Amino acid sequence: MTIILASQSPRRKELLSMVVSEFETMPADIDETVKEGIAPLDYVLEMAQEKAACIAKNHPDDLVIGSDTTVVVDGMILGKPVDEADAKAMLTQLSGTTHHVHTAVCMMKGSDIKSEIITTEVTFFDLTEREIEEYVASGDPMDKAGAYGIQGPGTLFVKAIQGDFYGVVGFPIAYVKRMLAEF
Ligand SMILES: Cc1cn([C@H]2C[C@H](O)[C@@H](COP(=O)(O)OP(=O)(O)OP(=O)(O)O)O2)c(=O)[nH]c1=O
Repeated sequence: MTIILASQSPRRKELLSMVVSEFETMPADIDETVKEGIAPLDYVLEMAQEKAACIAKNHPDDLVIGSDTTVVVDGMILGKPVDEADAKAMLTQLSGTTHHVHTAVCMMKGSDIKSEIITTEVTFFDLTEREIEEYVASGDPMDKAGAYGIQGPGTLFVKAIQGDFYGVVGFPIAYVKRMLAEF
């Protein structure tokens, strides 16, 4: 049996290598469009399951791991920004708020499926327009849900965090290790 990480994210790959010495990575190309009216937890779980299922269908004897990270503020789902204006709008919306970062992890081996959602609460300082503009100009927000990365300069926006740091980064590795042990 091979462990396959259904992801193109270098961060998820690096984090998984903390607990698994040998695994393969395969990008899962799925449609991440947010369906009208879908609840954030249903959305993040569905995305993680679809990523795992997309690879698992051709690898029924392997253990496939899919995951998805979504930022939720005032009930609104923030995915990855589509452009700089979108990134600015997201950071303006997150400024001075407490929001939630949900990361769903789905493990699939044949018909065996195990999923978990890890939620972390993050509070931002009030951000100035200049701070937002400089950060967006750095390019760091573009491949990240909610337009920030807590593991990089985006950490300077964070006043408080309650929950799992790596859940915010996109792969809650301590939980993943325990899920793997159960499989
Ligand atoms: C909030 C936050 C998100 N992120 C990242 C984690 C995820 O990679 C990304 C959200 O997009 P995802 O769709 O969860 O993942 P992805 O497209 O990067 O990778 P995959 O191939 O596995 O689908 O945002 C951070 O790196 N730091 C943060 O602080």
